[in-house]
Amino acid sequence: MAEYKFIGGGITMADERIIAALDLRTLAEAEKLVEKLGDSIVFYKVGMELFYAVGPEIIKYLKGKNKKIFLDLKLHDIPNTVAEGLVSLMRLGVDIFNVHASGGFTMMSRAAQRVREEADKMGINPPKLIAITVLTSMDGDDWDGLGMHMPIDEQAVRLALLSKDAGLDGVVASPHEAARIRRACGKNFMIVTPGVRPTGSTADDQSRIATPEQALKNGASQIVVGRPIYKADDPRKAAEQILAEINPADC
Ligand SMILES: O=C(O)c1cc(=O)[nH]c(=O)n1[C@@H]1O[C@H](COP(=O)(O)O)[C@@H](O)[C@H]1O
Repeated sequence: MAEYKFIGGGITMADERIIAALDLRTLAEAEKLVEKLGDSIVFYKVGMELFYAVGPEIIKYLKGKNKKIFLDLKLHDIPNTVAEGLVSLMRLGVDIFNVHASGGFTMMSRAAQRVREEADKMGINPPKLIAITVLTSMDGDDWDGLGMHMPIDEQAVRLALLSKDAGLDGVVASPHEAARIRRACGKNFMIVTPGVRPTGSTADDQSRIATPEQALKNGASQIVVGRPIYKADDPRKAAEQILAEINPADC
């Protein structure tokens, strides 16, 4: 999946395994960051903060720049509402979108079926539909507060298997659970892991974290990185350090 471009004697790498989160509030800030990151980042995640403020304009902008897009709105509602909501989002032309696995099997299978039907009608490949397992910010205390009896890692695997059975393409999970999910769900299942922190970065509000290299070794197909890139003094340098970390032989 890694793609390499040689520019002016130096090496710039674009690697679809890194998804940079655009957790910003305005189009201008997002554009500035995307410009700064240039061709070091090809995949962006647009979440609630930016999409609720800016709407489809951000998707149009990223598509115009030939970037890939993970639209992270984490739908969680009754089956019909989620399925039809996803159909509306498909019209934007995103590459990945998501629902909460805790919405249940019926919701997820209806959503997956509806997305495939609509993609057929539109004559496109369906966007990848993935499900949140257990949020990476949750620690043991948060978990106990929900009254859940299964350990977090077992619950994450259970939700991943449920998502797979419902016909989804993959899950969002913590790097801590990626290895078990990979073993349970097989090599073609997408495992997107946020909660990724390069060595030396602060955890912020994340709990179940790992370095980019460790997350990929654990079986993640893609990693999501937000603050360690967009809050860095030099975001491009931060992105390139992560690229170097995950492509050691090439640097
Ligand atoms: O769905 C997500 O992307 C997501 C799921 C999850 O369990 N944990 C999680 O952090 N995320 C998102 O991943 C990004 C992580 O951002 P940073 O903690 O700044 O790297 C944020 O945009 C979160 O909304």
